[in-house]
Amino acid sequence: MSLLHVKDVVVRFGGVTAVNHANFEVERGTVTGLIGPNGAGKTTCFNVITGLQTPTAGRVILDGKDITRMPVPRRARHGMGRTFQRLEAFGSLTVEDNVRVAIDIRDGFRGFMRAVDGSADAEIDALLERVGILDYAEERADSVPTGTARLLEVARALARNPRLLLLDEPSSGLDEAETEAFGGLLLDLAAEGRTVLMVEHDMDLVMRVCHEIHVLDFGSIIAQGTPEQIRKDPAVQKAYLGYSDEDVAVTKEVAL
Ligand SMILES: Nc1ncnc2c1ncn2[C@@H]1O[C@H](COP(=O)(O)OP(=O)(O)OP(=O)(O)O)[C@@H](O)[C@H]1O
Repeated sequence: MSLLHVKDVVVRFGGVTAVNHANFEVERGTVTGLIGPNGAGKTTCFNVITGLQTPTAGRVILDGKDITRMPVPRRARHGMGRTFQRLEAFGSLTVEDNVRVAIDIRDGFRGFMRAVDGSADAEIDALLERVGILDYAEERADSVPTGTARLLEVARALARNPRLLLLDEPSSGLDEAETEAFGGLLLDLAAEGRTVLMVEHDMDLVMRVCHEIHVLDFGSIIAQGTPEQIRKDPAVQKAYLGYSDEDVAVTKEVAL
């Protein structure tokens, strides 16, 4: 059984259908991509999965349980973590204190005591090291580069020890070397049994790390499969490029 099942979800905003009977599953221990052109409905799908948006129709199933109406905090307690396209870190806190807050929230009163006696420090350092931003630990979050702030969001999400991690455009702002390292981190997370669902525009990263990809266009899933299958899919090529390899072949034939 898959960890997450988005079942026939529809989201309408007045006359706009942002998600149109979307159906897809996310397998455990994988990195799964949710891609599509701008305005395809990716973030709206994330909002439905995490509970920020109530669907007009359809259901969300997590680990066999219908969570469609479950409030956001309960979803987090059920192991769902998320980062946002727009940066959400507390700008006036240091990078390490941002992670400390996430740990405090996770641990409740015990977390408060750990903050007081300093015993959370090793965990904070380990999380920052894991995402590659330990050097920025003492900087204010609003003074670090965008890519670093994005990695900070990943560290905060990981602090809650999620089994399903939803990442909305996590690589934007990262340079080539950082993106490479980030891809390695995603694969490590999957190898340790976590499940990652990622909205991402960097197709090189998506093709390199995703085990499976779902493609949205105008709110509908138009293709699903491995990176190789998606790369060759005529519907995907048309959605992104306006034409497919098949069209090019036909055009060449006509020209000949
Ligand atoms: N709160 C809202 N009210 C009205 N329309 C909305 C709302 N949120 C999203 N939309 C519309 O729904 C459609 C899907 O938007 P969404 O942000 O989910 O797409 P996306 O695939 O995440 O786009 P992008 O890649 O540009 O972030 C768009 O036409 C958008 O304008």
